[in-house]
Amino acid sequence: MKWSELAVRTTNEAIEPISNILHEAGASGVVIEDSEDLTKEREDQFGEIYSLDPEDFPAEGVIVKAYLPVNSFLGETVEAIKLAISNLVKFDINIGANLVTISEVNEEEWATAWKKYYHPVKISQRFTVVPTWETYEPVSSDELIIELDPGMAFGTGTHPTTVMSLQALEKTVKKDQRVIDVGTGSGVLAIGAALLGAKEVHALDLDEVAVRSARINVKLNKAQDRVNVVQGNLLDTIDEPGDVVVANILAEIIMSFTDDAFHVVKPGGHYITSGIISAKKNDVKEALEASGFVIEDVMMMEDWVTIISKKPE
Ligand SMILES: C[S@@+](CC[C@H](N)C(=O)[O-])C[C@H]1O[C@@H](n2cnc3c(N)ncnc32)[C@H](O)[C@@H]1O
Repeated sequence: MKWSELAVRTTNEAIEPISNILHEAGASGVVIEDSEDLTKEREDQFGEIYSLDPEDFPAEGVIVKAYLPVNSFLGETVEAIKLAISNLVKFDINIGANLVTISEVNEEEWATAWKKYYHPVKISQRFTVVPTWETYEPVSSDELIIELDPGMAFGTGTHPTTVMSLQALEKTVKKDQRVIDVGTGSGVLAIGAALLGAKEVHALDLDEVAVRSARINVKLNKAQDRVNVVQGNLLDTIDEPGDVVVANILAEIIMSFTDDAFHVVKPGGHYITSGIISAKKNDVKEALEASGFVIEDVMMMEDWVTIISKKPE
């Protein structure tokens, strides 16, 4: 996975609200560089004076840095962050220069550092996502554990769009069903469906890096007898219908193939769509209904929406 460093030049009083905004946007760790730290006198417990490198600090004010995964949502996430920071002035918070810069972080540097931030996370009633390098003991007997090495593919399991997709799978997938996962990324949803009892899961992705990563994760979770990962565009490679189809892709892409999805979902089956920024909620609902789906549930988390719809019997 690639990471992007987002740096906001601001003031001391804005550190806390900006850190909150960055955390809520899914940042894995926030770093604060304060110019005053250079001039403060400080001693550690052994009486030595700390020496700080001026290169690491802004000439004036504060820089708040956060690390965000580079994925198809990055552009929207950054825009939402910028807007939320600008809105702080409405609460009389001085945001100073408010200069926002973005740079890609050297992958090797970050490769080991980001593992520090990625730990087992309880995602829903039953699912806990555990990174491969952690040992984890289930807390209850019906807990379902998805082991993941996200590598370079989208899907550490913790993005709101993934969390809601897993919750929606939990509500819809029944034992022995056939599930289709469009845009599988790390394979997290396909593995989740298999753990819920699906007997056949077809995981599809256009990106060969995602396909490789999903295959590794499927094996890691010993689900290779039930999950088949294929490289392909949307539903082009599917010729048999599924009881549940899940697609966590951007709203524009979802709206482009609602008719194909309707064709592929069995009568009485479910279609879970995620990756929808809240401003596009009604457009996606209308597109689903126009293709014949009936909306059953609309889930919301932060600025994201997941829709569960049903194909009538
Ligand atoms: C937001 S990620 C979702 C990953 C994972 N399913 C999850 O929920 O965390 C979207 C995935 O869709 C894939 N994708 C984008 N366009 C696609 C297309 N036309 N056909 C198949 N996959 C596509 C991307 O490569 C990416 O892995």
